Amino acid sequence: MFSIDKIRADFPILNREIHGKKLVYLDNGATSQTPQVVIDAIVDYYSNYNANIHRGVHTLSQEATDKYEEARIKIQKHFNAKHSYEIILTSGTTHSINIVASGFVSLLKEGDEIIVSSLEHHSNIVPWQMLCEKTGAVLKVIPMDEDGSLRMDIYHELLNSKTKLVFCNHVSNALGTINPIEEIVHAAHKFGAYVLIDGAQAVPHIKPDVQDLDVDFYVASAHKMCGPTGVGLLYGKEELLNMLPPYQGGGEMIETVTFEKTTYAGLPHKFEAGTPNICGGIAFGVAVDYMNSIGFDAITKQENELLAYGTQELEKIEGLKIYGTTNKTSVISFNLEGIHPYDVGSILDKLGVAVRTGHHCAQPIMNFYCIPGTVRASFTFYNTKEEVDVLVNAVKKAKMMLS
Ligand SMILES: Cc1ncc(COP(=O)(O)O)c(CN[C@@H]2CONC2=O)c1O
Repeated sequence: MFSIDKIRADFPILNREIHGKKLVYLDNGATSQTPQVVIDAIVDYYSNYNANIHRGVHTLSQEATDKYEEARIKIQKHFNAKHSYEIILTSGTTHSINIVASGFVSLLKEGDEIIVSSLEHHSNIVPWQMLCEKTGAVLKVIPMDEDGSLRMDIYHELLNSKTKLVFCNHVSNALGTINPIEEIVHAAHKFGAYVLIDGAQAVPHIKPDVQDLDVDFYVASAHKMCGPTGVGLLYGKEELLNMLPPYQGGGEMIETVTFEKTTYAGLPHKFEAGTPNICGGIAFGVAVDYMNSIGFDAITKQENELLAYGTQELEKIEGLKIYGTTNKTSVISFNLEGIHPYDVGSILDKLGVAVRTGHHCAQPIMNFYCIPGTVRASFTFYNTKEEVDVLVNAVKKAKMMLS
């Protein structure tokens, strides 16, 4: 049974006051808050079994290794990967994307084509531009529409025999747009292209099934789904991860090292050089358990109610424009006519309301709308309608003060 009061009690930070006002945290798109059970897991690790993992001869190391690998299996099952070794634990989405991008440097040639969507976060644009610079591959872009959806008709036109890679986010961080991943993957596979999906903004809201999506790579960060910062995942189909060269050299990722030749470890360790974020990985597994204990159906219901109510109430404010009105998650990106988003965000902060303003590392979207940025309110399952009311009243106050 979904009890908002019980859920909010799980998050100590929600009791914070900001400038003497009760915190209304609506920047969940940037990072979600951390439930007590995840905080406790972090304290438990450093209090009771902190040790370096793999190959340890002593009990603490074995305990830490067991917990870390248990977390990997939890994450595997959550994303329905076929094998646990298809889950590479990284420092987050950006790191995961760069592992794949660097891996393709030796696999692409002059004239190959890469398709990227215009809704991407910079972390799913820049690594591919760097890849094109190194290989002579050509970047093609799927344009967007006024409602924040992708021009899928043009996507299908862009695909051809030279297309090798397609990159798209599952959900846009700036607008909340939910992209048609099945269609994107199916069409790309017809031309033999591999698809990487950036799930950073999807994982707080849905439970992606990587086998059902038939996606080749799927990346996300733990801090988007009630986990700690500094840890995330790269899912890859076994045969593709085996095809890619290691990303970093060092300990853990080797079988044998001689000055004549070094052989590399198999999956997942080939891509996990050095001491990983052991505690972060374990806490990521606890966050996965927590999100599943709430249940994604209940999460979706709560968030859709907040989205509908917030949209309804904000649209009543004259001069307020909402960007991205297509099928989306609980994100409302908006501006007040004639007022810079940064100024609105600053006033909201003074009133205890935490939102994000600016280009959201999605400058191509802002360029499409010819705006410097937006005010982004991103809701999640622990937010309430009362908090939406506080947001709306704060926006009205900001408009009055700044007009
Ligand atoms: C769609 C998307 N991809 C990649 C990233 C990068 O994730 P890491 O920083 O964990 O590597 C983000 C971060 N989201 C930004 C961060 O702040 N606000 C946002 O919308 C994102 O939203």
